Amino acid sequence: MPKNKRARPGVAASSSAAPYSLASRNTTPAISSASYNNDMSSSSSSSANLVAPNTSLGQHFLKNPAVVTAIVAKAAIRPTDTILEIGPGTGNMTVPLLRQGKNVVAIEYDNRMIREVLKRVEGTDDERKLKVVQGDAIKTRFPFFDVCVANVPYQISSALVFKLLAHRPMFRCAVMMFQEEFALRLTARPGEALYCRLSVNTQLLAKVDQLMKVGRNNFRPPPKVESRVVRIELRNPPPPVNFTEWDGMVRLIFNRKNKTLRSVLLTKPTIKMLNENMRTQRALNNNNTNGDGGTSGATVDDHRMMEGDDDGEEKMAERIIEEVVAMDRWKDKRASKLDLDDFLALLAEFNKRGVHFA
Ligand SMILES: C[S@@+](CC[C@H](N)C(=O)[O-])C[C@H]1O[C@@H](n2cnc3c(N)ncnc32)[C@H](O)[C@@H]1O
Repeated sequence: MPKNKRARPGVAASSSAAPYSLASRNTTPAISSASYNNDMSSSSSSSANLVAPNTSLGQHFLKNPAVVTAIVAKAAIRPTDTILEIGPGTGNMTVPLLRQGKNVVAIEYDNRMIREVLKRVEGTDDERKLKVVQGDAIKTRFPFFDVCVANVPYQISSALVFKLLAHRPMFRCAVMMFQEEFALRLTARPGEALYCRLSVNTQLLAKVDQLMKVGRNNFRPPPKVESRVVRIELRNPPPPVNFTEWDGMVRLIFNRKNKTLRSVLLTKPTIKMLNENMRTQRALNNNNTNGDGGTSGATVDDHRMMEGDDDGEEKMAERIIEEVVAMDRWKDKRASKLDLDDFLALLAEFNKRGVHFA
């Protein structure tokens, strides 16, 4: 954990301290694992890469200039762009980014890295174009940016993707390096082994393209796993769905993605929870009638009639859930095989009957 938060020219301190969570990790051009024995510092003029890497902070520096050039090219940066870089490290990617865009705001956790990246631009035309923010990228408020480019510490991949998906105003794209398995989860399709909650949530809110594979030996020190670079573009306009509720449903269903919807949703605790949500929604709707529209089966109105009778309410909630999961479209279906349209239709069907997941 960096302790030194003294302000320095070009450095803004932000909230820091970050125990990280989650580390998970097709036809894509590959940058091979050809062995590069020299760091970029030997071909550029910096001694930056000689700083001892702290692998607990995911410090695996890109040492192959061809990979850096390819990533920067894929970002298609315009001279007017403000670029957000997460984890600039010693600046191997920062320097080419500065040459392409109007300016770079870099968020870096480790003060040693901040010193190195600033040293690298000191006295050059790039110096005034670079602003470094010291802090944890997950806890730091992002500035306005057009394009995000990052070779991120893999421990924060998931949190970072969710943060970018929620970021407003919308940015043009994010070009990001991830652990291979994590990158593949982002684009996994129904029926594939890696298809998961992350796939569904990301694909709901963004278009993701696999750009290239990057072998372990392009880094110093080499990580244990292969990597991939992806491009993320937010869907604009965003889908008309309450994301909190969507994620509530998807999280529940993907908890046991190979079980049928019926067996996942008709457990006692789930019925209890959905029944509570129905009550809350009713209170919020100030007892307006007919939920979100009439249906022929059991409805929120029937549920309301059971008010005060806990067992009766739960039985009615169970009946409503039962009716939905017995419909042809979802009968015997499992999360692992459903696509975005199925999930959207499922949520709409529940909402229509007054069932909410948040
Ligand atoms: C994989 S290295 C990439 C360094 C450089 N971009 C490169 O490609 O050579 C990840 C960088 O992110 C920094 N880092 C780690 N956790 C961070 C966090 N939570 N917020 C911001 N930076 C972080 C590390 O100190 C390290 O410099």
